[in-house]
Amino acid sequence: MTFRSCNAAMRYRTIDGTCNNLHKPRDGSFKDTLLRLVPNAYEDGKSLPRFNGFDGYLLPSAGEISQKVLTNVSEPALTSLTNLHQVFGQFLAHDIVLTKTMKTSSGGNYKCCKDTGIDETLGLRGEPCYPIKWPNPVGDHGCGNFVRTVGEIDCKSHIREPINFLTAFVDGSGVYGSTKDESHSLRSFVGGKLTKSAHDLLPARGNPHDKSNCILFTENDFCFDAGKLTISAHALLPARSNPDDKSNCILFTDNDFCFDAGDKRVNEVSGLTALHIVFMRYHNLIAQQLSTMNPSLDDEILFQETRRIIVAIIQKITYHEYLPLLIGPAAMSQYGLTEPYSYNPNISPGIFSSFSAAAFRYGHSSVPNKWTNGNSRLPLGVMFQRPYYIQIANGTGYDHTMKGMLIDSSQEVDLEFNKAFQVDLFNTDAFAGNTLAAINIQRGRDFGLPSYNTFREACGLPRLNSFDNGSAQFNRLQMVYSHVDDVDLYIGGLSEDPVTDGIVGPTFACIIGQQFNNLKFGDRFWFENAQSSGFSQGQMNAIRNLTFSRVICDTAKIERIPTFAFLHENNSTNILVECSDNTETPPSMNIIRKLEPQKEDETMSYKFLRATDFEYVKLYFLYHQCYYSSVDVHKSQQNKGFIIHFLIIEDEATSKVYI
Ligand code: HEM
Ligand SMILES: [Ca+2]
Repeated sequence: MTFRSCNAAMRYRTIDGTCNNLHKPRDGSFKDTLLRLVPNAYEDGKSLPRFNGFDGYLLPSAGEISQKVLTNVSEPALTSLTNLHQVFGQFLAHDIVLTKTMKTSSGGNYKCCKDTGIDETLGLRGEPCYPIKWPNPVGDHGCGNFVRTVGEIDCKSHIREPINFLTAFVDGSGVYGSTKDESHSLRSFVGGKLTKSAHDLLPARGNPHDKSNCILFTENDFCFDAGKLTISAHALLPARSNPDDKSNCILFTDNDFCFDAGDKRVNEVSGLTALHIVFMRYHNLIAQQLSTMNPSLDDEILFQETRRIIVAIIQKITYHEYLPLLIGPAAMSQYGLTEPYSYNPNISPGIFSSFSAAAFRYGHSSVPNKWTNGNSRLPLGVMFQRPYYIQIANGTGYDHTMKGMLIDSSQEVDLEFNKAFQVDLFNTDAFAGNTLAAINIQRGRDFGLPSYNTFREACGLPRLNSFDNGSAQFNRLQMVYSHVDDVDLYIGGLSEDPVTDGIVGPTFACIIGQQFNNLKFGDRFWFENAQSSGFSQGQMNAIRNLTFSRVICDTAKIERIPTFAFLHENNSTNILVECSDNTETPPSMNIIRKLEPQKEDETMSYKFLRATDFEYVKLYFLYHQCYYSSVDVHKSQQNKGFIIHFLIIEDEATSKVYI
């Protein structure tokens, strides 16, 4: 076997995030494990979900908490943040974290509630099933299907950690994918652009297998479709390569189709889909300008240079526009997010399990129940997972969705959820006889998250010793919890009053603040790292000056927009600006003008191997100095639905193996 080392001089970040950290090349990459901010609270300290409360009684079921403590709203309130703020949060979440649930040995879905009823203790017996009990049955038998997350078991400590199926870095995974195959399936391989439908041509047929009256010459050409979604002004994302794949996507008519993007949750809600389209279109716009300016550049260089600019723009919007409104200026400064960038190779850029299963799910409480789309206000339960609402009227559904997100408001982060999440979607495939909030609580226990008070303490906040010590919302929790130390992080976090000029409470602000600190200072390719990003000071300033509003103006048919798109307009600090009123057209020219792309010697100077092979398994155990029969362990873990995977990179010079 020959493996090659990471190339320190690499000009572009790898698509799967490996080799960002040269000493720990797997850190933050596709299939890295989640990290702990505080040690786990698994029932056995290793892998079984948190199950028993402080006083030895069972914790209240997630279903009971949802039914007794949470309320639902059907009519959204007006707040200062536009709905775009929470949707960008979802887009960002889908850039940095995706965990998956376990599958049966034949790759099917577990049906945990079966015919007879509920057995909550399955999870405690190490089974993939960990169903949710509903005291006032809403679905059949008062049981909600819930399957545990795919985890990696450390062979020495035997501790289980969930696996992240995206790169943790803020690097546009939702636009470009987190593997080479995904990324290739999204590219046009012409002029550095993404997606065939984004050309100045007609879109591809929704069903790529339909070759009627059309003959293809190469693997790259495709049959046009007309009369449905028309030309580039309405360029949308490509259809899934397998038209029969309807996961997380519901079709209405013969003409609509499920979109594909770097993150497969793209069809979850039309606002999210629209943001995928924004960045796909902006990519193509910049690639076009870059190619006009540098006609000799080939597709690969045009693609990588453009990707680098788009990632920089996403990082800028995240840290300069989105995060300050989420965690407030004090937490921005407390967690170092306003500090000038300098790379710290000792920071692990992975995602915290408390961030994935609790803190960043704050967004579920801020999703409104009704969404403006043209002249209609669509209930979330109706438009959920339906790309139809983007595709209608020749793709102008996209423009209406974008405008709607500027009209509607993000909802407050509290114990109140929209009616769709609490009621309407209860028996859909996605919710499987649960509310989304109940799933989140159960997921926290599945991840072995310690209780809310442990996180308060870790964040330097006083523990709450009684239900009367916290907010009015916290007081309500005694309806279900028998001890204050039992409170789940998700519920405790939501019950807090928001920080000044932010929308989450101090505990979520702490977890989110530390997470985004790691994602900035642990990212060698951060856009302000002049050494690795290759941007000049002028380009960096141009990126810092670019607003999300400008990006939206350039990618949607929209006339007027607030200067800062995450806030409703006002007459002083956030005036409405005309999209046509820009000093330069298009303004991204500032960013690319000074770019002098060079040819990359070797973009893929590393090797990724998946260990289905005995050799790699042996190597893994050798590296970790584990002495038991590796192959048996590998097989038995697989039977339980776990996946052990390996990224093996051997430094040629030192023969050191990184896993
Ligand atoms: C219509 C809007 C949304 C829907 C339907 C939705 C639905 C879901 C579902 C079904 C899950 C998986 C739950 C599980 O099995 O554990 C999930 C996970 C998650 N959601 Fe949402 N969500 C929405 C909006 C948001 C927003 C606005 C945010 C953040 C601002 C967000 C952040 C997350 C995070 C961080 C996860 C965990 C991801 C992972 O680690 O795998 N979601 N969401
Ligand atoms: Ca990423």
